[in-house]
Amino acid sequence: MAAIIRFDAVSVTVQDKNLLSEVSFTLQAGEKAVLCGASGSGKSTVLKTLLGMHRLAAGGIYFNGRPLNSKTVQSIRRYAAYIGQEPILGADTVRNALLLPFQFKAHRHLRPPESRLKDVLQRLRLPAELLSRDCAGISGGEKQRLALARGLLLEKTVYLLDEVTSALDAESKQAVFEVFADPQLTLLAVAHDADWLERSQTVFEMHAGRLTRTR
Ligand SMILES: Nc1ncnc2c1ncn2[C@@H]1O[C@H](COP(=O)(O)OP(=O)(O)OP(=O)(O)O)[C@@H](O)[C@H]1O
Repeated sequence: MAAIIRFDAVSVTVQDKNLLSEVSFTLQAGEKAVLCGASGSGKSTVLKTLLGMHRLAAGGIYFNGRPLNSKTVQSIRRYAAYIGQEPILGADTVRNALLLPFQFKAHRHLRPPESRLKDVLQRLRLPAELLSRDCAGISGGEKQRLALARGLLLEKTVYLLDEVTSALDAESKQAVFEVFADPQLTLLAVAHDADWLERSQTVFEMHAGRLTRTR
């Protein structure tokens, strides 16, 4: 099977500091991987580099076999959803936040009907009444699940999660795990807790900008 994501000896240097040193790994389509390691070891940098947010000092990143560069980075952004600890919803109400990307030509054909919005919320154990709520009053854990809902509505297939379930209660976390049971979805999740480690086929560990595969 061809790798969907491949890092080949990737190094990233910012202001003379090595953030990543010769990081190599592959992810197959549908693979679920956890990225763990101490604070400051470079986990978020791996995700950001994959999204083209850091210039490579050495090495290469390949998405579906194509090298990522300033011309091709849109291809991974088209398929990948990055969800951080405090996602920005970017609209007044939750409904408008979920529908925001569908205003743009690239996604207009995917614009979901109200019933689909409700279905996705239900999958993530979020109440339908949330749709008319003001984003300003939404909790951190709800925002993370709404960002995930938006990824699902956009039919994204690669999910880069940065400590997304750390703020969630057991039931909400279970809902997230159920979403990622889908064999079509590829996952790279920065996480530390035992639940994630138990559920993941692949575990990478970062130490001072270096990555090793421990499972
Ligand atoms: N743009 C930048 N400029 C300079 N240093 C940076 C930059 N981005 C990250 N760093 C540094 O690189 C190191 C790795 O950061 P990163 O955010 O990837 O760590 P992390 O493993 O995700 O940490 P945490 O678990 O605390 O979120 C840290 O020392 C951080 O301060």
